[in-house]
Amino acid sequence: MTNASPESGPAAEAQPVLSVRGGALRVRDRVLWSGLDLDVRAGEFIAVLGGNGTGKTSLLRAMLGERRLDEGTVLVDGHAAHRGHRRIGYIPQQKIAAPGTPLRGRDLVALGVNGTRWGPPISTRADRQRVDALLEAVGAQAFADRPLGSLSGGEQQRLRVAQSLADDPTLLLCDEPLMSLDLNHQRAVSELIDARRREHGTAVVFVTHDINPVLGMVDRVLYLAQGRFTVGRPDEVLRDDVLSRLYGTPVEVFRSRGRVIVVGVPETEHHHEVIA
Ligand SMILES: Nc1ncnc2c1ncn2[C@@H]1O[C@H](COP(=O)(O)OP(=O)(O)OP(=O)(O)O)[C@@H](O)[C@H]1O
Repeated sequence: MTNASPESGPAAEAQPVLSVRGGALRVRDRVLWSGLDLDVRAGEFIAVLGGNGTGKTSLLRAMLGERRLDEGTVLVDGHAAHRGHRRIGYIPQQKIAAPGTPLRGRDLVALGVNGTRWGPPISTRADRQRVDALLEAVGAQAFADRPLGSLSGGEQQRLRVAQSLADDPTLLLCDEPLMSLDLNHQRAVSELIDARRREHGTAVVFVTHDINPVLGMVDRVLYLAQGRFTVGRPDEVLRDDVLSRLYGTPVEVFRSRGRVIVVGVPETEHHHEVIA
């Protein structure tokens, strides 16, 4: 484990929005990661990278208070992570609504806006305007009044992004939010998330298999592999020597036309960001 980026400077003085100390998670007898220290400050954009099963979603679930760490603590806004935190926006890993789901896209976003996630929403004119603004931001007006179950995976994903931003989150947890999106919408959604953190200081933790669509936005990378991790700026982490040490085998990192390509990741890691 390494921490390539020492936390210093003025931003380091403010209380982090999210703080993990000594975090460890095990599944059966396998250590997903241990000794994890991570502070995420207002407006920071952290990408979480790693192969299938390295514990990325489990880490988000710990931040949501849905899963207990085996060791260590997770604080959100200075308090122990707990379920139902109003100021956490969450984009879950792709979940396609069942074909018969009658809820409309607009209703899904409205649930985020008026905060009544349970029970019938009472919508005001301001709420409706906010829903319209969010639908416009993700380019979803054209299908907002259709039942969710009739929408494509990418259309549903854009609505989930809109919903996650609705409640003015201080922390946005994104689990592969670009999955199923074509390139135009990958760009639109990642720019929307980036704008959110720049304009409102929302801290972003963004799980992804492919760093490239967000490479220019990311402040730091948390890279999970082989029960270990490394944290640092993309140029500090996405390097031959750092990733070879992390994987315990020679790994090469190439840069081509602004994209990063990682080659040599062990088969067992099932990586997708590798374009070889
Ligand atoms: N509730 C659970 N019970 C048992 N095993 C679990 C549970 N949740 C997760 N796991 C296991 O923990 C490991 C980490 O899962 P997790 O979903 O966090 O990985 P991930 O890095 O998000 O993977 P992917 O990239 O495939 O989404 C996996 O091997 C998974 O099967």
